[in-house]
Amino acid sequence: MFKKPHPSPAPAEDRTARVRFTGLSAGYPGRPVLRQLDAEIPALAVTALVGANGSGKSTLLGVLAGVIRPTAGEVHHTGDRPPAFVPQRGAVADALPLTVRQAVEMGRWGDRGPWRRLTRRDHTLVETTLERLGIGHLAARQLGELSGGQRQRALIAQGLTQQSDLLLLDEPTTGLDPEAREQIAALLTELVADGVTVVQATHDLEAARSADSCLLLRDGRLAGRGRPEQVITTEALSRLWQPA
Ligand SMILES: Nc1ncnc2c1ncn2[C@@H]1O[C@H](COP(=O)(O)OP(=O)(O)OP(=O)(O)O)[C@@H](O)[C@H]1O
Repeated sequence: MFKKPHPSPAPAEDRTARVRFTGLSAGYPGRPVLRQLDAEIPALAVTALVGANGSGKSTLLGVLAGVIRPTAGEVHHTGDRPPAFVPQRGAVADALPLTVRQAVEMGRWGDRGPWRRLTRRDHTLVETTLERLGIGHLAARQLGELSGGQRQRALIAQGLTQQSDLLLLDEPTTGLDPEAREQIAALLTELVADGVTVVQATHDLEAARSADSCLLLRDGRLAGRGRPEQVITTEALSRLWQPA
């Protein structure tokens, strides 16, 4: 199912930006988190957001997804579709009485409006996506009965059926075994080859090393940006994981 990774055509930094932000600050009431970030998300690449717990990775994803409003600065998107946001697996209640197919169908709701009545094309897209992610045989199972890796694929499938050119993933490989992590990494490379820009928040250094580009966050500030081999150094990592 997973194709071999395609070689990247150009360094991520040389590609057009899918999102550019300048002077970006954001947070929660009474809790500033992101402070004055200037960076860009290269189009048609996988970008990893790397940082310790609480450094602001999910908050930045929330801003990119448009669900958290910046308190200062600018965020400029070049795409014309709203981003697809796939939350952390733990944020999706295990007890939700949803089948895998129903969960993936929810990805079409944004396009179908308040009645959420899916068309024949929507159903075809849902089935194709379930097969693409190798979970077609699990379609009738309850989401809560799946393994971590299977549930993660169902959530990614829900993101993909939104048919956005920007896919935002919060910790897609956390808690998965090495084989499942590798499959997710291969899938992300495949999506980029299909025209999708991917951003993933991650603690998984292997995932970060296999990305095209990294943004390192430390206590809400940008601590590094560039190709993984340039920015994920032992020194940078020890600084990232030191308390600010
Ligand atoms: N809804 C919220 N209300 C108030 N504070 C929040 C909220 N969500 C997150 N925070 C705080 O914002 C800071 C940054 O959190 P965020 O989730 O962005 O970090 P993170 O880098 O994604 O962490 P992790 O790796 O643990 O997921 C943390 O101090 C967190 O406690």
